[in-house]
Amino acid sequence: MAFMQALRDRWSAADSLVCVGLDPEPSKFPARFRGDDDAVFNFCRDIVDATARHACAFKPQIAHFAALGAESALERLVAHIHDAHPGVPVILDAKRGDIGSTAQHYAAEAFDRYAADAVTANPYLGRDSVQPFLDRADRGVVILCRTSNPGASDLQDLVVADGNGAGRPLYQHVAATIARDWNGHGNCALVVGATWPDQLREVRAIVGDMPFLVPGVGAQGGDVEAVVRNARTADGTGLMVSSSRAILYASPGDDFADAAADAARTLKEQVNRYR
Ligand SMILES: O=C(O)c1cc(=O)[nH]c(=O)n1[C@@H]1O[C@H](COP(=O)(O)O)[C@@H](O)[C@H]1O
Repeated sequence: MAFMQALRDRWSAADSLVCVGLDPEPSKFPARFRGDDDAVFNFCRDIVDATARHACAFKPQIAHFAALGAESALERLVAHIHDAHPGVPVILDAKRGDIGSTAQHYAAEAFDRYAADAVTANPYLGRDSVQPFLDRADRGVVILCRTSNPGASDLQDLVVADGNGAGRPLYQHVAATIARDWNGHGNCALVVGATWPDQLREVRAIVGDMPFLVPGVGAQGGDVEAVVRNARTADGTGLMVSSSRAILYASPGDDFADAAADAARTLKEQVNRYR
């Protein structure tokens, strides 16, 4: 099933707008994983199985696997999600962007090697760099718009001409361009950080019902109420509110999976309070 339809179905079936981020850091794993040669897979699988009922999506972050040489764990983890939790889409967080001939390989990596339903992409190189992802109409392309980090304003806020003799910040231009020109297959979503509630409201006004991936709640301190009030769509959906560390490492002990499930459920309930 196409990513956008799967996401809409999952929002409704799980009554959840929470995306569980999978950012494995072995130094934060509970003691029971010490000496386990397959700790990255086993830890992430336990988290997935504990949190799936509260998740509208899972988002593995590729550098957290690749830096450990754990690409095989990532492949098996995505396969496990598809097998054990069908209907929960997987967004590979890779933030790819390169000239078209290379981007084709990034698209094959995300969608064919890892079997992700969607991938994050960086628009800085322009449309042709994202085209190989856009062409996969059944997969989602989640494009950076206004990122959650403190340096987001360094470039994303620079005022650029909007073509009508006026100016607006680059992130608004990115949002408008993607909504108008890049979304022919209806498979685009935007990354807008939870740490920027005003910008969430502005971008929502520009792009209509396009889904947002919203990282930055939990460890980065974003305000859930402000996120939901400013960025939900008219039907009370439109968001993948993503949290990684606050769910994964909710407890350092043997109860880590139950603690992760509690953290995901609590975030789901918080989000649902303001939908
Ligand atoms: O694309 C992303 O997922 C992303 C975009 C962004 O603007 N900010 C951001 O934090 N992320 C990712 O979201 C996750 C946030 O992790 P926590 O802060 O632990 O919830 C990390 O994997 C980041 O790489």
